[in-house]
Amino acid sequence: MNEQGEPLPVPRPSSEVESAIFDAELVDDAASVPKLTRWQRFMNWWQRSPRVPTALKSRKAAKQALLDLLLFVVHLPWRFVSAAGRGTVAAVRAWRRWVRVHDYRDAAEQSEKLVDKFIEIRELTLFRWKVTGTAGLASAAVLVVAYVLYGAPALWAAGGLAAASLAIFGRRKEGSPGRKPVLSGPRSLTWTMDPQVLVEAFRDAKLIGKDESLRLVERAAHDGSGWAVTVDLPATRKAADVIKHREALASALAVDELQLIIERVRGCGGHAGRVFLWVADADPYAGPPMRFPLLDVEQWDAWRAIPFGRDARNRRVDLQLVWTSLLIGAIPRQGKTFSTRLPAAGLILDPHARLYVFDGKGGKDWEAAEAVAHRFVCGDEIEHVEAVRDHLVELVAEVQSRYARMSRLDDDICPESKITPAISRDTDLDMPITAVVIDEVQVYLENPAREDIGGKKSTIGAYIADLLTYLTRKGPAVGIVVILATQRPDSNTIPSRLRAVLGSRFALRVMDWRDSNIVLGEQMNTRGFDASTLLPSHKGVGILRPDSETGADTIATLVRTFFMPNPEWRTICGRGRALREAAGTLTGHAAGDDLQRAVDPTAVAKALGSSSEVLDDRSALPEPLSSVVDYLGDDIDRRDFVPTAELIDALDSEPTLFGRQMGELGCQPRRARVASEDGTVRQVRGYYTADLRKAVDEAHTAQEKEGE
Ligand SMILES: Nc1ncnc2c1ncn2[C@@H]1O[C@H](COP(=O)(O)OP(=O)(O)OP(=O)(O)O)[C@@H](O)[C@H]1O
Repeated sequence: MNEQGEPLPVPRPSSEVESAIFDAELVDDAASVPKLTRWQRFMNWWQRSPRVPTALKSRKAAKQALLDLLLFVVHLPWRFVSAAGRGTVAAVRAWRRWVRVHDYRDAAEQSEKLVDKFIEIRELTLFRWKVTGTAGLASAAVLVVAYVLYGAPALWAAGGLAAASLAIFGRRKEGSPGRKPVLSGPRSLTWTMDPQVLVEAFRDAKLIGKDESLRLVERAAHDGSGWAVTVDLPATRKAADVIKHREALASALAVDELQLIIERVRGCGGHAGRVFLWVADADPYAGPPMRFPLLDVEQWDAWRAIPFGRDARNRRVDLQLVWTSLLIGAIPRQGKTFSTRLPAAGLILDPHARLYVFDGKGGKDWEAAEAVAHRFVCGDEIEHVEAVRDHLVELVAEVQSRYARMSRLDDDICPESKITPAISRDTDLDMPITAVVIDEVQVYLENPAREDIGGKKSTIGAYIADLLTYLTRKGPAVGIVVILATQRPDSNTIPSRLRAVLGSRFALRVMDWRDSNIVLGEQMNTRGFDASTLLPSHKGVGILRPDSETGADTIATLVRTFFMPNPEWRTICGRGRALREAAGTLTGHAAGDDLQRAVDPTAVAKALGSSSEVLDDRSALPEPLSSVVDYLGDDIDRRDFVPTAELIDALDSEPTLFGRQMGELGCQPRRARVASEDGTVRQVRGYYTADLRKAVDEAHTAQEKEGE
């Protein structure tokens, strides 16, 4: 209800999370595509047809052609003389080979029959000399007769004819030594008219072999603000490899790689070798910033995917937050704070959502959120870091309490010991969707102040990392959403145990591919997603890797985020406060109540995993052991054996590298018999947990020795 007591307008349903299924994409609100007039269609054809000479396509090209012609005419005498010279040399060489019966002589030499054939060769040589002499005499006679009949012009004409013939003989040929380097001319977009050009581009990019070809599923057609085509690769070639080598294909097609979108066509209309290509007419990420759609709605539902941006094809990309968590990484001034505020805005517009907002930067960017946040900290002083720690401790206790309370709920209300929309909105149950939004999280994670946690020495930063890891791992099932933004996405700042559990990732421009992989996940650069290749001018453009748990079936998408400057952000926060006041859900800091709930610190320390000795001080463990230990949690004591495939999958690691690094830490994979789900027993490679525990002990002993 709004202030006038009228019901609030129900927001329009957003598009479903968009999939990469070309045939099944659902775009409900993409900007309408203008219909092309007959003239525009003709001009499109004219511009792209390989049959229309380039010089007739634009004034600039015509001018260039005229200039080229002028240069050609100026250079012609010299080119003619040098070509005739080359022709003379080539003609003399050819005549010499012929008169000496070179090929016959070589063949006889190779078959070691030169002596037998000597007489034959000699006779042939003599004959050819005679032919040469006769031809020479005949030519001289013809010249004399022509001179007698027509005078000097006849000699000039004969000389000219001979020179022209020699020049043609001596002209440079494609592929011959001394081939002239020429610009290849405009390749871009001619493939829309001539599919052979597309095939050649695939060959040039080494995506198909020399003798292979493509099968056009659909002819190139103008789609939105670009050209689209769907092709089938030759058998055994994979669409995933084309995505991986997007840059090479973009180069072969002479377009910027940001303009080339490649997707696998999946589902029933697709297969592993079917590729959808879309080439934007112009830079798809240029143009004026895009308005955030939630500015036009009064209220939002935190359970629904939140509008985040648009992809190159102008399709809206939404972000599902419940059940997942989000890591945003970028170098400064690329739009990190702006993009973090977008999911936060969706949650602010849900009066039932609770927000913990911590800003390590301490500027004005998050100030407005103070009006709605249940807990709010802004700054990087030690008291701010301690406040963040205390609020996170409170939230860890809250997660434990939610699990306990949920286990006591009826099956009708809570069928799966997981939060449901109804539970999250029931004020009596007090389990709202709760988001922890931390901007510049590295400020808190890197704080070196020493701290005694459950009898163990650690730093406050490492403790915050543990708290966040717990919240990210255990929180989603009870409605906790963690959103972290950092300008230092290196492995020292965001410990891998925390990164491993952050489901969704968004990387704006970063310094190099390593940082990109740290945000997006290992090996993502080799799969064609590298945020260091983004342009500095493309503010707010990044690679979104959605959580596979939320049903997204793309690996990653290049997204241009919506733009929400400070005044509009303030409007959203003001609207969120009004909604909470109306619903009676304004709590904590926003309601003037900063009183911390009493929390049992030992219960929290226990929750963080101190019950398992091996988990103590795991931040000090080297990688990938630290991530393995973190992934296994208490299972390291409960299980005997963990298959390598399971670890590789869970930690998103590269198998060879993982095996080598584990080997260096003293953990060699061994074979064991494991029962699979269907009851069959298989022999698989993996690690005995006893070996893992031993490696942990050894790592700790080594560190203690180093400390001494
Ligand atoms: N989606 C967008 N579209 C257009 N411009 C944007 C977008 N997002 C951000 N910008 C521009 O980029 C600038 C930097 O954004 P922002 O403050 O979010 O960067 P940041 O990465 O948080 O920087 P810092 O690390 O210094 O805090 C903003 O001032 C804004 O003008």
